[in-house]
Amino acid sequence: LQLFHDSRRRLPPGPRPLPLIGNLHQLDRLPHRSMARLAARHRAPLMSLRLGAVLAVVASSPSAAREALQRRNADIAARSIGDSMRAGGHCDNSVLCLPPRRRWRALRRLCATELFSPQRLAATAALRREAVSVLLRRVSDHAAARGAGAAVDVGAAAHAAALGLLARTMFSGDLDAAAAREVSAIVDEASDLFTGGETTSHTIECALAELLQSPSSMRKVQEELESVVGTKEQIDESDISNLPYLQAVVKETLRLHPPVPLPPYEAEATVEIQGCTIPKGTKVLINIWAINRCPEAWIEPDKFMPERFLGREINFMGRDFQFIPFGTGRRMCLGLPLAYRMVHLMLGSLLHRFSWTLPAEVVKNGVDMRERFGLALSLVVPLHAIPQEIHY
Ligand code: HEM
Repeated sequence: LQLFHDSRRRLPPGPRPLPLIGNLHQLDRLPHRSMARLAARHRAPLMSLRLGAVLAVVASSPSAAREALQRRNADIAARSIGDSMRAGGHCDNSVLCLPPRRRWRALRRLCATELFSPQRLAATAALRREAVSVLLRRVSDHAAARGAGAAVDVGAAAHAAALGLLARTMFSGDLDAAAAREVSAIVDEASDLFTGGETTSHTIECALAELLQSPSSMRKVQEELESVVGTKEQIDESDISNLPYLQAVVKETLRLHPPVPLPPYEAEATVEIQGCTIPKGTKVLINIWAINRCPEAWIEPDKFMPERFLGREINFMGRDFQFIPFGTGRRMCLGLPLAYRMVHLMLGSLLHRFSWTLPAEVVKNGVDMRERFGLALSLVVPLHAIPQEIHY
């Protein structure tokens, strides 16, 4: 009955759904990639899908995202949250889950002024510096203890450091072991604010993996670091603005591997987008992964080329709809000012202090650059790379 009802509405085009399961059989465990494939096959930048009984609409082009997130943002700014996430009871206090009303606005304002304002971030810069030096020491100890040629699990090392950076920024200090365990348990249950740690470590892992397969980019970024940072062991937040190539590497990594590839929204009213009807209650997915690789917007969209960002005014603020790794509109990433600092600090310092190589067996097969999402963000095959300390 539902499918019959759908056929009488002007829903966006899409693959034909089966009774009961809808289009679920056409999605694999990397749904952003399978949805991009389906959208291309059906020439549907705005595409309807049935996820079982749930109607979803996926926006996969810059223009569809612009219309949804700019023109219709007020009507689709609610989050589509699964029952599994609600079960923990954290949603009533989560900026990520709350509908766009008073409580959500109050919490966003509180975070923006008390945690992520330029003044607050400047006040906690020294604490983040300490957390980065802990990361560098750990990698250095690993290399010394295991001998030349011992590979580090880059994502795991970066994740531990990112949690340290977040804890220091938010609680002005490190977490003791018991508190860290408690926070981890809450994260697993609630996927709250601290997924900020995973998004950051995923970005570091993907950046290093891309650079290890692009020797000329690796050389350029390390030469830039040497000339700007010199003999200092790690980079400071004040160095970031003088490192345009490092910034381009981070942008290109986030273009190709956005850690939040499919932010879920829900239509709170029936709206028209690109001449199609999006009924109230529809799950609206913005396929950031597909948008950032749009062939009309980017030359050789699947290729890692940091140079494409040099001398261009494209930033993370979500004004250019072909590049929205932090989303855009009223639900845009709240942690952007902190994430920006964390990613550049950690990646820049790891590249400045160590030269990196891939283990022989990985060189032979190449790095699998597919991204896994879900409880743990990382590459499907986690990146292991061999660090060697650089002595200036
Ligand atoms: C590289 C790092 C990060 C990336 C690429 C990223 C990206 C995103 C994206 C795409 C969204 C959804 C935006 C939308 O729906 O339009 C989001 C939401 C959010 N992010 Fe981030 N994020 C990162 C790091 C962080 C960090 C470090 C924090 C906090 C410590 C954070 C806190 C949040 C919150 C609270 C939301 C929900 C906002 C809302 O629904 O109102 N993020 N992020």
